[in-house]
Amino acid sequence: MASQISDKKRPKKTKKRSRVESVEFERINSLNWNPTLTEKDDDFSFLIGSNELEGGFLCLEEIDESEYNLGIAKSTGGSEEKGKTKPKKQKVDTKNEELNGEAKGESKEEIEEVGKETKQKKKKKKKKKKDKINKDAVNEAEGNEESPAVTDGNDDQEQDSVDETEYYAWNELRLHPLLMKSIYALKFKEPTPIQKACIPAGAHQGKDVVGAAETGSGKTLAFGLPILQRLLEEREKAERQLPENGELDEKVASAGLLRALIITPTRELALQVTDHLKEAARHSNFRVVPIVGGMSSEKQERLLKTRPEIVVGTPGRLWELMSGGDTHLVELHSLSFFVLDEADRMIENGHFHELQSIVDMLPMASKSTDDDSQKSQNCETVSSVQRKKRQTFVFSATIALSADFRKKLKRGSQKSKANDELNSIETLSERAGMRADAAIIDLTNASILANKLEESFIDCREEDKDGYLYYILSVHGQGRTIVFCTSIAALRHISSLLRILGVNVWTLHAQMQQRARLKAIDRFRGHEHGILIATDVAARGLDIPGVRTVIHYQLPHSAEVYVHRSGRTARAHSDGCSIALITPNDTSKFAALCKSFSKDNFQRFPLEMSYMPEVMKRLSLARQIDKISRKDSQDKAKKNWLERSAELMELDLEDNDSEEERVNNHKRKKATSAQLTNLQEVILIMKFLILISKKRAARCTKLLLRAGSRKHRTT
Ligand SMILES: Nc1ncnc2c1ncn2[C@@H]1O[C@H](COP(=O)(O)OP(=O)(O)OP(=O)(O)O)[C@@H](O)[C@H]1O
Repeated sequence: MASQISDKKRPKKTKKRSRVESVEFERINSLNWNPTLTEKDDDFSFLIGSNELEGGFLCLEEIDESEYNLGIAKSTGGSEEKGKTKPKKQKVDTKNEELNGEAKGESKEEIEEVGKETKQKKKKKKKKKKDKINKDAVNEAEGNEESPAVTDGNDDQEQDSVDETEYYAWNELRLHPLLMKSIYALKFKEPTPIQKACIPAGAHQGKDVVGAAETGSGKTLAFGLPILQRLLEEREKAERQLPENGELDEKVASAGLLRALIITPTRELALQVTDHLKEAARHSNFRVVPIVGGMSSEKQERLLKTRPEIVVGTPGRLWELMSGGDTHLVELHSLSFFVLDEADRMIENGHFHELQSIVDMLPMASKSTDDDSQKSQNCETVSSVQRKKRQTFVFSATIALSADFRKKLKRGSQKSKANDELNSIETLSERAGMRADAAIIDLTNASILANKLEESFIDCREEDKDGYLYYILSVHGQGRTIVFCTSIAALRHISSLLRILGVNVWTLHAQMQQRARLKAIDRFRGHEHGILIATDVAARGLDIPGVRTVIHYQLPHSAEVYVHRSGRTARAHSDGCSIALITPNDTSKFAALCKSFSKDNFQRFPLEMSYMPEVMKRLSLARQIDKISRKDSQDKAKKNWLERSAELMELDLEDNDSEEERVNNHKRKKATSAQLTNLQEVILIMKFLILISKKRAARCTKLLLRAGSRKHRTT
């Protein structure tokens, strides 16, 4: 569908061929991994930085939970006039456009600095698409109550003109003008195919939806927009039905019942979905709150006291608060939308039981009588619209529903199979009250991986892997890059080597504290050329714009994880490249991978081999430094352990070393430290001498992309 739409926008065939070629050339050139630096630029300067983010060592206070805090919504009555269906030019608010996580974690000064730049650019009327951080972002970073989680819709001072006709592809979806206002601000010119398919079913037909589409295809708004659309319609309907004395209007607007519960498998994803929905809801006054583990329960309870309409959470913390009797979360009679995002992941270890308990708390259609709902004091002001049947949305990139279940949903059979005959997603969907006429929208058959993803591999020996990784990061590593490992040990190994080599990397793995994980993501998101070394904790759902390269340092254990990892790049309408490092040990795994996608179009990643000797030399030095540092820290750890154990047992440690031994030890230490300094100096000098010409290396990348675009043209 997307291709049909974009076809309309393509230049007419009558245009000269040279124009088409230059567009293609521009596309290739616009990719971040093409060199924009001149040769006199320092190849590595942007990569040098601190190692402050090594997992788990980050100060707890560094993550500001107020980033996710919310002010209580100001009631505007939501009575903004509906727009006319005919497109016309009008001014809309873009002040808050593209507000994303980039501002988080930055200092106020940094944010204000960027804010100034943005204003200057606006003055010059450059319509470049780039990340903007603005005044609201400052508020959010400071945790002000006026944070843009909800706005009063009066922020019209700074306006850019928006040509509505550019957004004509949204017309048929008949979204509320307040939602369209957010879409203009986000500059989403057209709905993605999954949005196009899900919005009519979810928003206008009130159906349950099972949605599956490739990674990065816009699934969050595919369920988010229907929820917001229906909430807005309900609110307007309720307002029309109420007497016009003003008081009741306010009650309806601030009735504060839980209307939508969205469950995601990971904390990061919950926060990301929250941000995304906040952006879509920014003109509608609905409150969206994340409830996730790893943050203070008390703070989250306080957030729930603001009675948000939409809660996005992970099963563990949600269940903890629900079973603890949190009043907002247990008043589920008012729930109109229940969403399972990344449903397949949900059923993996550790989530299923809590999720099942939550699902079992949902009132079933037969139980949710008026009597039940009247038990709640909060229901007094709620119109009957809020007791309508709940809609269930189940979304995933790789959903696998049995043919039987699909048939059953299609047939509308009320007869349920024994639960143990159903696979778990089906069990959950059924238990959650998925209705028989659910719309099944499965766009995964055509391609599970993004269309614009170029998949490539490098054949290498195990011992050369680090060298190739370093080569890719330093020569081709423009734009953001994520390097995936299957083990934390490998992650630590390569992050340590790369840091010695002056490459600034952030790490993300399951053993890190939640705050450190979020901080790493924020920092990575905030750096145009950031490098994140991650385990599969980051494989799913992580949505960071501008990730141009995904490197599989170690192949994942399943094709599904490969799909999710690679899906971190080529998101929405962007290009991206995935590179798998394949050693002889990986060949059978790799063959299976190729087979499962019936893909023989994995391309060999083009390398400029003449640079490898230099790369390997530096790597060998880095390995020596790493070895010495490790030995040093192991010795220190051993000594500390001995001292601690002696202290515990109240023993005195005897210093048996003779004077001569002590002197020798001291000399050894001094020599080691001098050796380390020397090696580090050599590595620094080599950094400036290394003759890696980005231009030549980039030619290789161009070849890969050209081959890729030829492939797209022929398919
Ligand atoms: N209509 C649109 N046009 C352009 N970009 C969009 C559109 N809808 C969503 N996006 C952007 O696309 C990116 C991916 O969206 P989203 O995270 O919802 O994908 P997803 O399908 O849930 O991915 P995953 O399966 O990996 O979680 C986001 O950055 C989002 O802002």
